[in-house]
Amino acid sequence: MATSARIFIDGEAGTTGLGIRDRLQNVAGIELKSLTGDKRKDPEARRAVMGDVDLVVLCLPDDAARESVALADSLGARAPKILDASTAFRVAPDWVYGFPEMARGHAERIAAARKVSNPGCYPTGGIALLRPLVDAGVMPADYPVTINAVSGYSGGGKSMIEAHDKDGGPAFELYALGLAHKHVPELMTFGKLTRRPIFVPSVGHFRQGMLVSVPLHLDTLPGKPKAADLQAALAAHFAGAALVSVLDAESSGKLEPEALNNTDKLELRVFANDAVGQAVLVARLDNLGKGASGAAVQNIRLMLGL
Ligand SMILES: NC(=O)C1=CN([C@@H]2O[C@H](COP(=O)(O)OP(=O)(O)OC[C@H]3O[C@@H](n4cnc5c(N)ncnc54)[C@H](OP(=O)(O)O)[C@@H]3O)[C@@H](O)[C@H]2O)C=CC1
Ligand SMILES: CC(=O)N[C@@H](CCC(=O)OP(=O)(O)O)C(=O)O
Repeated sequence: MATSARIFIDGEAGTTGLGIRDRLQNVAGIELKSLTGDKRKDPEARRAVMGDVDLVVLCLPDDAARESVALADSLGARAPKILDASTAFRVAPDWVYGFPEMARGHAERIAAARKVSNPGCYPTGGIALLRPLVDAGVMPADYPVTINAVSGYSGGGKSMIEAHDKDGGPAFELYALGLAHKHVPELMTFGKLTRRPIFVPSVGHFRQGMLVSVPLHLDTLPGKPKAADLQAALAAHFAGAALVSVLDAESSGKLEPEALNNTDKLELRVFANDAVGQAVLVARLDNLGKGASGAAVQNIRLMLGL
């Protein structure tokens, strides 16, 4: 590898691409290659840049990401490493998926991979809440999980941002009520769930920030755990993680989605009423931070040994 690691962000002008570019300005040892104007979407120009970099980051719609991967693969021995922010390869068998704190040893798996799929924003919260409980045996893999979530409108990329900035957009809206959101496969695969969860996302008229929540009837879990048991399993899983915190639930019983905006942090809490045997697990993150560009930069650093 050259003195500076060379990176090309395909889709640099989009929401996630810009966020990655901004963050990489502060990382030493990187040289960014760019395409401008008409060349930005020209396959031959993109292939030529890919042949000249160590890593390509894809911040594109799924079809364009598939096209880019084919372009990179066609370079054979000169093919760069790839980090894909799209949904196209989230559960593909020859890709490593995820965020470094997802499982023990996962940072090393990301560092060693040629092709890494960055997680979706909602799955980052959902997997962080569920996988530690399944791994610890607190929640059976076939537990009937429901995941509710609300995102800021930047989660929908440039078109949704434009719609909200221009027309106001709906104040709040449930969506994916056909129960086939594109994030369900990765939530199942990497949340270690064998039963398909019910996933109910929503979007509010605020730019960025996200809450992902999972309601639980504690008496239906093996051994009827208390809230403290769930919190202990989460805390053990994320012990020592700089960007993931397991925190006590606010005594107000309230949580708003924007508090981590412009950070790459993820916060996890267990709200509960042990007297009635009920709990709600909640993840808070910036959909553009730990949910997208921040997670991508963590993975880029690992993949390039920076
Ligand atoms: N926004 C978010 O919170 C998250 C997004 N993601 C994923 O990241 C990816 C990018 O999303 P996001 O940044 O929000 O999307 P945007 O719509 O904001 O940006 C997409 C960019 O891709 C460019 N583009 C589209 N087609 C091509 C092509 N054929 N060749 C080159 N460039 C192309 C667009 O160009 P133009 O500027 O001309 O439109 C645009 O700049 C998506 O797959 C999304 O699902 C993942 C996690 C969170
Ligand atoms: C509010 C909104 O529309 N959010 C997007 C998810 C954003 C995200 O996580 O990106 P990926 O598509 O790359 O997974 C959605 O639900 O499709």
